[in-house]
Amino acid sequence: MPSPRVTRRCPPQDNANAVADEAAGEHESDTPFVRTIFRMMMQRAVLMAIAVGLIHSLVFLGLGEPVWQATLIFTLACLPFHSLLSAQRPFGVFCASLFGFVCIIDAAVVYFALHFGREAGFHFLLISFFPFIAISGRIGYTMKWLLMLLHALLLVYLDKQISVQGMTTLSPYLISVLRAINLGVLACLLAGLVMHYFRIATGLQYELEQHASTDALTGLANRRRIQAATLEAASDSRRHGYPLSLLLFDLDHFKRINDSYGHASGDAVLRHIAQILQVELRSADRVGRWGGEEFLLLLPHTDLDSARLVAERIRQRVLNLPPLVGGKFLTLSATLGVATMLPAEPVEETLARADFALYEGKYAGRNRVVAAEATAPEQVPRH
Ligand SMILES: Nc1nc2c(ncn2[C@@H]2O[C@H](COP(=O)(O)OP(=O)(O)OP(=O)(O)O)[C@@H](O)[C@H]2O)c(=O)[nH]1
Repeated sequence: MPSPRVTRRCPPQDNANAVADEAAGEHESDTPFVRTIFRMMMQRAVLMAIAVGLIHSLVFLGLGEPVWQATLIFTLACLPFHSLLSAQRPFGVFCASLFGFVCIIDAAVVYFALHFGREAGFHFLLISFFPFIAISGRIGYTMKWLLMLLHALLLVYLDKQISVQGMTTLSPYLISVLRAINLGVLACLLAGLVMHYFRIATGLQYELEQHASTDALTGLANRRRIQAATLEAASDSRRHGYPLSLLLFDLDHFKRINDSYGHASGDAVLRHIAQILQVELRSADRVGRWGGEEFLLLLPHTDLDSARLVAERIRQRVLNLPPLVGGKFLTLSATLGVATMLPAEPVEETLARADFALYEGKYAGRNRVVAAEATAPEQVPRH
């Protein structure tokens, strides 16, 4: 039986602290979040390498350059890495594949740079490695700088040491066309990588936020989210001048269900209740798990009389829709406290009044709806 919880509401700062704690870990460069992004980016890099390989192969074919076959071989060699660099692969497989992929790309760049000469600008494609090295989570800063230095040295070496014309018979004009293509490809690669990075990062952030604000058992909003929704609904109600009612729902004698049928059956009962609550509410209403066997419902545009009717309908549904537990139908009942926000009343006080009404319902024998008085309840000591 719930005690009158006017005195035991969680202060809103609790949530702020929890968010701050979660965020603290994200300053590290090696988090599961960073690793997932890196793996997804590597898969995109493989697709980009294949696309660039195909473009070059077609260009070489068009120019009558026999290296189009070698280009196609490099491109085909990249294909297996799309699967090998997936997020599901073990770390060892991922690292070995990453090494193999980088070697193939480096070898391809060096081969084409030597073949077509410095003016064709193939060595500039090495620049696309730098963002990947920078966003990798697993390798430390020293290793990152080392890898970037190695690629920078390779880039400078190719730019300074290889012959201007290379071994190709293409005219200087066609070589300048190749250079323009390579610079264009490099610009598109870098822009594509940045866009993809932000798309992945925002998608993952959204998933994390959803995860952090959903009750894992029932799939409803968790206490944190319904608390935030309550504040939002209260401010909307005040701004637009419509009534807002709060319903606190508490299953009766839930402990007995756990004790008699086990915790798993108790969980099934809670999921059953969550379904009933979702079905009973309109699309503008919100429901969340307030804790244990207690749920908070927000009813905008609903005055006290209408809210009482909704609560009564829910109470009867719970009574008339017994869940099947352990091979038999289990009759449940619930007590609901209802309160409508008063003009200029902080919503926390409305909640406290609904809580007190719920307490009165429990005290009066359960399985009933109690509408709150329009005055703040006295602070009643906990039992
Ligand atoms: N199965 C299950 N049980 C839970 C969960 N959360 C809380 N409980 C249990 O819910 C029970 C709540 O017990 P009480 O607060 O005494 O409430 P009650 O038995 O419903 O009694 P009244 O509310 O007074 O009718 C406790 O036994 C908790 O362990 C959960 O997620 N799953």
